Amino acid sequence: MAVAPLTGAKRLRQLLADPNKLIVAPGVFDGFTARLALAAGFDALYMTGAGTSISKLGWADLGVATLNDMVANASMIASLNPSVPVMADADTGYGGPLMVSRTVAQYARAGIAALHIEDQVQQKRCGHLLGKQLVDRETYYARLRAAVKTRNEVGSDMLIIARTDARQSYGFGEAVERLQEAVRIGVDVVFLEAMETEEEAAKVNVIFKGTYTFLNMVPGGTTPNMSVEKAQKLGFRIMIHPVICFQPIMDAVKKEFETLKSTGLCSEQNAAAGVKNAFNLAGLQECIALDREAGGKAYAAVGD
Ligand SMILES: C[C@](O)(C(=O)O)[C@H](CC(=O)O)C(=O)O
Repeated sequence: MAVAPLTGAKRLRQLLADPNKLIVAPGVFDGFTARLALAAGFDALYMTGAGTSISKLGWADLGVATLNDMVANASMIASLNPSVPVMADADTGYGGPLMVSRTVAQYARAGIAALHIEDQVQQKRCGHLLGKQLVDRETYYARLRAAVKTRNEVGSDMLIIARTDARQSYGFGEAVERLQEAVRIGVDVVFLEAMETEEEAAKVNVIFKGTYTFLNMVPGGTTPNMSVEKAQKLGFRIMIHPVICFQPIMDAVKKEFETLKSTGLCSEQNAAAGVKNAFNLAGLQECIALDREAGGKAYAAVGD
């Protein structure tokens, strides 16, 4: 509920202006994970499409999520602390140039700092799964042209990130050429999805010197696991860890459910925590203070 001195997009541009800075953004997909990432003090957040698909729809990252699903989630996450930039997945842009234009306008209005548009077909999948199909170059470029034009026309500072998934089916050369044209079209950041070696990651930074480069770190995915230090050394400017919450949540919640099923009680640690930790994480005290300062009495007795 704080009043933000800068928009997320302006803040992201300010962070990128420091050539030595690598922006590390954990993947978040709901209010809970976003609050945890904000509390941990990250410079920026990344709204993952995969996580949005699983957490909001209960389905795997296969292009099931629509523009409405994505923009509603992104908008909620960006509203929690508008001065912390939220970069968001915009998949294929959800159709042709017209639909991409609508997507970009809606993300900009939602206060998103950056979005990425890719060149997979509508029946897309996580970039680290096999069998990806791509649209041809012209179809991809039309998506990007629509994105850049709309961003400029709505007067937003939001960064447009061009993502290509061409590495898997057409090779590194095709992926590079697609991104080179993307830069000519006017995108701000290049994202070569699913690079296969550290050498490729190094080359991307040489080839695209002068353009912000983006690294997607998916453990167990196609790209070798790299530390923040390594990514910085290679020259990347933005690094996302989109699925960082998945396994920890699954492990912890599964264990707790098993405890309840087998013993009839939740764990002692859970019982001792109560609900206040989670509510405080999600702004309980700020909400009480706001109400009190405005002269309200509704939450005076809630306690801390
Ligand atoms: C970055 C990504 O688009 C996402 O939705 O977070 C995914 C992550 C994943 O599913 O592993 C992607 O890389 O396609």
